[in-house]
Amino acid sequence: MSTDNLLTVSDFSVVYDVDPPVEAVRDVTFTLRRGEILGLAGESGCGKTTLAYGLQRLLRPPAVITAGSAVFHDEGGADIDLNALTEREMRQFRWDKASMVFQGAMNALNPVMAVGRQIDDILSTHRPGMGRGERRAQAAELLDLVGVGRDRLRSYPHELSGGMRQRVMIAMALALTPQLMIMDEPTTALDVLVQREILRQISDLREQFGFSVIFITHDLPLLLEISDRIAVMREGRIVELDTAENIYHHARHEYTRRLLGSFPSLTGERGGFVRGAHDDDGAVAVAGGTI
Ligand SMILES: Nc1ncnc2c1ncn2[C@@H]1O[C@H](COP(=O)(O)OP(=O)(O)OP(=O)(O)O)[C@@H](O)[C@H]1O
Repeated sequence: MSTDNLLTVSDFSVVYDVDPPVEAVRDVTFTLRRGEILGLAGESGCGKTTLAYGLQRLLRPPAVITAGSAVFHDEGGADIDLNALTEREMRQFRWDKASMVFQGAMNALNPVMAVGRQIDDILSTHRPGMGRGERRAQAAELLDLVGVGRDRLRSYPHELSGGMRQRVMIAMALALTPQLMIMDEPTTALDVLVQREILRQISDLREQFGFSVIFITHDLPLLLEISDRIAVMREGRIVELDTAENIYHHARHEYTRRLLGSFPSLTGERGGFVRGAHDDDGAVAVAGGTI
């Protein structure tokens, strides 16, 4: 076991068993490091969501995992083969070790239950030894952490904005201090300012707790900004995986260059990809400003 790696994915393949079959994820191999933010980029339909759901074993028929493995290197030292877990073990694994925040997550909150209760539910289910007072304190702490504030413990989802609701989902995903958070377009439905604030928060929380993130979005400029490394997917395969800096400055794959070129904020007036310089704090300087 390597202490530096959190997840090893090998030759992972998923097929939608329809007619004709769709090979949505093909022979995907990568390692996720402990504490890193790995961006998963690629056009709509390239298989990002299928891969994320496949790793969490959340796929339903007609999706079939046809090959490959995903091994989670637990901080306790054990290697957990995700394909070998029973449904029950997998359910426990999901909140406890690896949680997920997806695009519509904020709409998955129970409309008739105060948000504090919803956090409490996760804690009472997964941490049966925790007393009521301790759970309440923890829920308050979590709402503070994600910038919603403990005074919202008794609020119902409809009393909160979309951004606030999505932060509540992030608080829930954090509740059991997982080692991995998989985020699938977690801020796409939100306006740009709220999106930025939440991303900064995720980044801060990552610093604080040291969890790894697989961050999925088709928004490559955003990934360049927040990711340590970026995997570029195309037609079910990872065609390039490198540091955000190398993806931006020295993309090797023609498809990555084309993808970079398709974002106006990353291109010059003639539409070609303009290579920027890195400034001191590691932000990528591009034509038209720093992103
Ligand atoms: N239930 C399904 N049945 C058949 N094919 C499916 C099903 N769900 C997804 N697919 C196909 O699998 C491929 C991968 O889809 P997936 O949603 O994983 O891509 P994505 O990169 O996450 O796209 P997006 O960014 O639009 O969510 C696509 O070709 C899609 O049409």
